[in-house]
Amino acid sequence: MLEIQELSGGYGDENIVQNVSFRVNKGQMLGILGPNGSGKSTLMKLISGALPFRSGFVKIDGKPITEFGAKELAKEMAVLPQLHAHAFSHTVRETVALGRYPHQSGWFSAWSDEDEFAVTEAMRLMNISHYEKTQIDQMSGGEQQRVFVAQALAQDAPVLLLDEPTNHLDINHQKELLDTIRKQAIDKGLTVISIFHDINLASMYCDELLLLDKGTIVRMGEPHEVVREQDIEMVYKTRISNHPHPELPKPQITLLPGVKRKVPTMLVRPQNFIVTSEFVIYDSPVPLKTVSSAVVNAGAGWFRTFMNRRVDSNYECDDSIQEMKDFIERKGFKPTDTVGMMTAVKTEDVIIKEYTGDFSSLTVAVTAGVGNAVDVSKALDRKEKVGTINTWIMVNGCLSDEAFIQAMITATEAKTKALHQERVMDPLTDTIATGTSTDSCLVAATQQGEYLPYAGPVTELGRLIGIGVFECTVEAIGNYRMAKKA
Ligand SMILES: Nc1ncnc2c1ncn2[C@@H]1O[C@H](COP(=O)(O)OP(=O)(O)OP(=O)(O)O)[C@@H](O)[C@H]1O
Repeated sequence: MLEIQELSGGYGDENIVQNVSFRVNKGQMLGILGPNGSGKSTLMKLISGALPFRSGFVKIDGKPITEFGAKELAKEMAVLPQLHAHAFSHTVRETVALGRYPHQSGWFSAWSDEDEFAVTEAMRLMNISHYEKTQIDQMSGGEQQRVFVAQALAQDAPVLLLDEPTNHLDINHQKELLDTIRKQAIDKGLTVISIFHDINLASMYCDELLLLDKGTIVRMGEPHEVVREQDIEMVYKTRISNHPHPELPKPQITLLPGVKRKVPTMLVRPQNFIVTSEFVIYDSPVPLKTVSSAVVNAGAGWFRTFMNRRVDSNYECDDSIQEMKDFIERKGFKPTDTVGMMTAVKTEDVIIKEYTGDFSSLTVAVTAGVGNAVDVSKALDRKEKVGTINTWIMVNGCLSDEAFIQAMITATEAKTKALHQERVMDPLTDTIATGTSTDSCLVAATQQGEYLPYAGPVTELGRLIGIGVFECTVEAIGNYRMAKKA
């Protein structure tokens, strides 16, 4: 275990690092974050003993580092510095072998099997074995970086201090290196402290993070406690947005540019929708922020083209997503920029209406096939049948994430009310249906104009979504029933 208590120190008379205290247990990885010049490297130098500290202490397993001899300390602590001085050109193997010096009594005189194994293993872990005879000054920056990490690993010390280990590395090598270090920390019980410039990588790989500013700790804790918009924005003096990692409970950040791209001011209007016997299309001049349960590009994203395509009621396809993407492409649109839905009802029966409020307006578009109506409160086994209500709500405004979710809820409630009024029955249960088994909903917003934080019925936006989806669904059901009769 590494324990740092009230550590202060710097260069000359100036204290760069002030009163820093923390501890890192075996098998744990601590990431140090902070802007340029915040004292990260200085803190590392104080911990490693490269720079004498003015006050406080650093202890490894309870023993102050000042009580270790230089070689003894190197057996306990391996350091990857930020800049690597290599006055003489060595081969990769020779460079990695330098990491073994604390374990030897005389230079290369007592080269043991253990030394040989450590060097070979470190080269294997860093995937540089095939370069072993290459001169280090003939390698790229990223390849050299892996050699120096291998040198630190070959040292076989229980404490590993890394100053920007992913410097110069491409994304795959960043991942490989940090996977390896993390695995080493767990398997060998290493204590790892690493400086990061990439907040997202630090959040992904570290158990705890320490945010440094002007030589003092601003915040320390698990990634969710440190990667917070307010603290990061204050310390780094830049706008960011915080969002969840898609697979891990580790917060990630996105930089928000200072210079906004010029986008033409635009409004979604019903007259810009194109309705043919094949599809309903809205092709926007600018990407709209979208949340949907579509067939193609479901989920959240920014998209320009919105397609509700008519398919035959016997439509069956093993890979309907790919088939739909091919269709979108055949029609001259980009599958990467299109949200695509399917319906078996006549697309000409779509109801598209505009609803205007003080904030601006929204457009609702609904196709409603209710041959497959379902009362969702009765959990019965069902065969999948064609019949779908596709609901689009396109808002001229700037929606919060919360508003997107509330818009979906409001729209669903309004759709269910429409089915209730129209007495659409679930044929299996003979009760009033709440929807169909394959309904899709889409909420898209221009993200221009008024900021609309909420979209529940207590807001004007929510009320317009409610009335709009209700009216359009009622009319779309009417159209569907007329078409069935005809
Ligand atoms: N050898 C030195 N002599 C005098 N001052 C130094 C020395 N090294 C660093 N400093 C100063 O100490 C402060 C902290 O530097 P340090 O290198 O610790 O920051 P850092 O957080 O690691 O920055 P970066 O992200 O740019 O690597 C800076 O103001 C720097 O100018």
